[in-house]
Amino acid sequence: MRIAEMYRDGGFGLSIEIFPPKTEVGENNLKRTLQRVRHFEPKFISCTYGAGGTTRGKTLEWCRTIIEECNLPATAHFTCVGSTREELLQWLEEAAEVGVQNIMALRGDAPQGQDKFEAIEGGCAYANELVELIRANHPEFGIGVAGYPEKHLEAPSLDVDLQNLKRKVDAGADAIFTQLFFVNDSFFRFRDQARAVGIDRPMIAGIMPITSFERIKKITAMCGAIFPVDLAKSLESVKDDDEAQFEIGVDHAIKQCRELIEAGIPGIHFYVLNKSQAAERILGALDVAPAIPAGV
Ligand SMILES: NC(=O)C1=CN([C@@H]2O[C@H](COP(=O)(O)OP(=O)(O)OC[C@H]3O[C@@H](n4cnc5c(N)ncnc54)[C@H](O)[C@@H]3O)[C@@H](O)[C@H]2O)C=CC1
Ligand SMILES: Nc1nc(=O)c2c([nH]1)NC[C@@H]1CN(c3ccc(C(=O)N[C@@H](CCC(=O)O)C(=O)O)cc3)CN21
Repeated sequence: MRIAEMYRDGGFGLSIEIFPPKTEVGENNLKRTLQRVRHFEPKFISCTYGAGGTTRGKTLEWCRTIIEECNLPATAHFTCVGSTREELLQWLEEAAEVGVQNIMALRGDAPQGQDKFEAIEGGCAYANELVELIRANHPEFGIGVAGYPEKHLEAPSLDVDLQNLKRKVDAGADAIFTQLFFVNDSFFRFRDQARAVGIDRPMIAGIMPITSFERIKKITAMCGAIFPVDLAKSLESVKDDDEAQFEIGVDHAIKQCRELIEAGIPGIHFYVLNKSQAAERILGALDVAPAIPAGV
């Protein structure tokens, strides 16, 4: 199923994001995680491509696993980093052969060790160009793009960033998946501002459960997400207790998701980052996905 159809019925769509692990232990963990989360019957599972500026991983191989072993639609993340248009087109051919139906079209982070993203000669400089390239050559793909409720780190203002989001929508994006955020008001405000400038695609909330304070500090620094002071304080107060941090994170995510669902948003995209425990607890409290059968 393509992204455009997934959110058409006005219901609620759950989706899940993983990244390609770098070690065999990581791969085995991810396989186990996939065998669990597939029971949540998400609309799709997506796999990142060079997330956080790392070299690109085995995105399409994991998409194949999602399709064949989970029986679910796969969405491949795809960035402009380091590829010419010709190479991008070749990769899209491969994605189609694997059976990928949807692409998350991103510019990508600057490679590690480089502080700024730079387009290569013959490549794409911004995600809107990548969306155009996909639309012109592969009209059959569904396309998701990123939105930034708290502004993209490099954008001079939220207004400018919104205009750039509009370019991606005008180029043919089907839905917007937001950067992770911890403050729902950021999402609601952004959604309203987007609508006011004519952005009419479904806006899916990107949620990352906090499982450890140290890790989330690193990730929020990379994403620029606002961290509520109260939440930081309560995590800080249990900084030597991993279990307590996990509980606080799960609790916050449940409250956040409940409010979003009650507001009638079209979907939640979970950055589960290859672990299922937090997502299981959160979804178990929300009544938007089937439970994982005993014995899995
Ligand atoms: N799940 C994932 O893999 C996610 C990755 N990201 C990362 O976030 C970063 C940004 O990616 P995208 O949002 O796809 O990039 P983008 O190209 O939409 O935006 C990147 C920056 O350039 C500006 N910009 C965009 N189009 C422009 C244009 N035509 N002219 C001038 N300025 C323009 C934007 O305001 C923004 O500051 C990447 O680092 C991406 O990998 C973000 C969210 C999720
Ligand atoms: N700017 C940006 N880039 C992204 O890639 C990205 C976002 N934002 N926002 C949402 C998600 C979060 N993503 C993430 C976040 C962390 C890891 C991660 O921790 N990965 C590995 C390797 C990290 C490394 O090599 O340093 C890990 O084992 O921890 C992966 C994807 C991908 N997405």
